Amino acid sequence: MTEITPIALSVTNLSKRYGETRALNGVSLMLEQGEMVALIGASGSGKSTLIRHIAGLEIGDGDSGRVEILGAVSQAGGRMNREAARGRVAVIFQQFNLVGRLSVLTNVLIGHLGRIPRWRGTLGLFNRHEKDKAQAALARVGIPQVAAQRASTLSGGQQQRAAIARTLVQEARILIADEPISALDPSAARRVMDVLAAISREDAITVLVSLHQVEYARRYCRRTIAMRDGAIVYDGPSTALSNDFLAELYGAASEELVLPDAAPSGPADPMAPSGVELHTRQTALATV
Ligand SMILES: Nc1ncnc2c1ncn2[C@@H]1O[C@H](COP(=O)(O)OP(=O)(O)OP(=O)(O)O)[C@@H](O)[C@H]1O
Repeated sequence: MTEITPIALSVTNLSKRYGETRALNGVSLMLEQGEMVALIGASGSGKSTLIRHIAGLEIGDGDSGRVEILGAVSQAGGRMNREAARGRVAVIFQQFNLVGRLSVLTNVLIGHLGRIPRWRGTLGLFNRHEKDKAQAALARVGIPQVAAQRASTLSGGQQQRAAIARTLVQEARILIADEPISALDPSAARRVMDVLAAISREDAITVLVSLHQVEYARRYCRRTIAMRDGAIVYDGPSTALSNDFLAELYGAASEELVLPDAAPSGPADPMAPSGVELHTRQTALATV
């Protein structure tokens, strides 16, 4: 008997225009619970726009377009239902995920907001259980030792991991990471991707991660969705993403993608901690 995996996210025929720009053009996709999927595409292809729509931050055009989060309609026909995404979808951006002047632990505790009475959150009154949970989440992402530090003192990779810890506390079921490793050096990038892969695998959290570095997509995600000019032009196994294939798919725009040095010799192993050195578009940024 075939096992049916529940659908975490469903996007149907979503379109968005900004003036003359078609940022999204009839986008449809489905993600299963616990899947980790890469979203690739040249600059301006629509990745961030799609992510903002899934997160319930923007609404699609006109009477077409539908987004469902764990079976609840988040938007349809140009109307938004913010409750569908609230608490269930978390987004991690490339930067600015944390409040720099607050401790790392407090930043992670913020994940409880929405679950506890507003007055308690406003006053920063978290109980022992909530603090233990936040500390455990920091341990889970490999940085328990930084709990008391100001968030502004963390390295870029530690900041990303703290942001992931906050989504664990939030108990989000869908985690969308918008270029979480673009600004990181290869070893920090691998650690962030390892953490994303672990929570996807162990907690059945659905992870959609936008990347420019195709090698990471192949390494960590069985499935890749590729966008071009606001449309999905490929949705399938990451192992098929050879340089030739991508060059054909993107034409001149393939220069925007950071292609691997060579085609893979075998199937990507999403569980493997990557040993390959990669070309990141931006090399290590100074830590904050
Ligand atoms: N708020 C906005 N107003 C006007 N145009 C926008 C807006 N947001 C996005 N666009 C345009 O929509 C297109 C898609 O942009 P988007 O940021 O989604 O691309 P992207 O694939 O995330 O690019 P990058 O990899 O550079 O982040 C681009 O042409 C962009 O200029």
